[in-house]
Amino acid sequence: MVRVAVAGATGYAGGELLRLLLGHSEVEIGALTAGSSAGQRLGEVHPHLTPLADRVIEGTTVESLAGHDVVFLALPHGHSAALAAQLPDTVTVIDCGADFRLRDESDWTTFYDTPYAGAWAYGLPELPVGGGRQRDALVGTGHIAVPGCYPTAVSLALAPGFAAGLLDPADVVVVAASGTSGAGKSLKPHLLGAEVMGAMSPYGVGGGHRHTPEIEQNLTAASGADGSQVRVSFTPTLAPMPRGIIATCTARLRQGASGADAAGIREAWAKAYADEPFVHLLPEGQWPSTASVLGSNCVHVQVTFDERAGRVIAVAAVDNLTKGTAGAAVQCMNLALGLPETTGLPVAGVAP
Ligand SMILES: NC(=O)C1=CN([C@@H]2O[C@H](COP(=O)(O)OP(=O)(O)OC[C@H]3O[C@@H](n4cnc5c(N)ncnc54)[C@H](OP(=O)(O)O)[C@@H]3O)[C@@H](O)[C@H]2O)C=CC1
Ligand SMILES: CC(=O)N[C@@H](CCC(=O)OP(=O)(O)O)C(=O)O
Repeated sequence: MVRVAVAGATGYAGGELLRLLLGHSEVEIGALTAGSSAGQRLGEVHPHLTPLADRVIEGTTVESLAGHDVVFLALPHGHSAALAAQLPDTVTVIDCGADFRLRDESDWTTFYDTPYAGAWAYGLPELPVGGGRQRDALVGTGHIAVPGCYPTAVSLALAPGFAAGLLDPADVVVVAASGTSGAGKSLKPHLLGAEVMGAMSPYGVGGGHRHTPEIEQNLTAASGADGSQVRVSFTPTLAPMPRGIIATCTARLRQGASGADAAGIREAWAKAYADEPFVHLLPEGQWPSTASVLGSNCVHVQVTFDERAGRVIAVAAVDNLTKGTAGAAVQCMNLALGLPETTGLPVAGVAP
């Protein structure tokens, strides 16, 4: 059995990790750690995790985390580097935070307010890179950075078009809506209950959202060696629902690209995801909905060509806490340890 610890067990991402790990046949759940809730029973914080209700939360220290095969870090940004540096090399560390996602230090400095920690293997297995998939970089690796939830949805929506050389890297526009759990459990000014209920509102408008460079990094990687740097205009929106992201992404066709018609576009997306267990291109005419991926590790994708506007429109839906964080983290653990990639991961959602 693989012995795992979860740091940040009382948070939304930590809770979802534990829900999935409880159903994982190869895992034994070890230490559960957090910050101010140390000493409480997990059942006081996550009553839905019935089998773990009596487990006591420990403080997050190197001592409490060492001695496990795998440590999941589901802590606020900026906490991972110091902890990871002190853990023995024998521990596989999977970070749900942003600390090790960006390869470009100046992007980090521009979008985050903590010192740059470096870059780990990026945990989006399905991303097409250099003629292969990002999963190749995850097999057997000891340190993995789990993607942000918006970058997962947006990158998987658009990557096939960049991998096939169909899309203009300078003309990409994304508007995505997220459920409120994306912001974590602590109170945030834009998340006051009375304002959030019954309203949708954009935030981080004008190119300032920290997921912008992460999306650009992924789509540039998908474009391959001949592709230019992809630039994205990204606007996130808060939606009055607990979970789910729907990303509506549009891009102009690249001038002179071969296969740049409705049939060629569909073929590129179908080919990209034909063998992916968690990414489903929906039948033509059916559009993704957050409700259909609730609690599942699946991403639903659809693509079409708006001929009048000359733009490709790709839409993806994910559960921000499952494929958007915890499901991806478990998928990465499976790859890192050489277990079947799909072990312990739900492919069916919860409906209605
Ligand atoms: N929510 C989401 O959809 C996504 C989240 N993530 C990432 O996952 C990580 C966790 O996010 P999320 O679960 O939403 O956040 P939450 O705010 O819900 O949870 C944060 C967790 O970290 C613990 N914590 C806070 N401060 C400290 C500290 N100083 N020392 C030790 N533990 C501490 C909290 O413990 P306590 O209860 O004691 O305060 C809690 O367990 C973040 O890095 C986030 O970026 C990634 C993708 C999507
Ligand atoms: C609704 C909401 O506030 N969402 C978060 C993103 C959640 C996520 O994926 O983010 P991490 O990069 O923190 O892992 C945000 O916009 O910052």
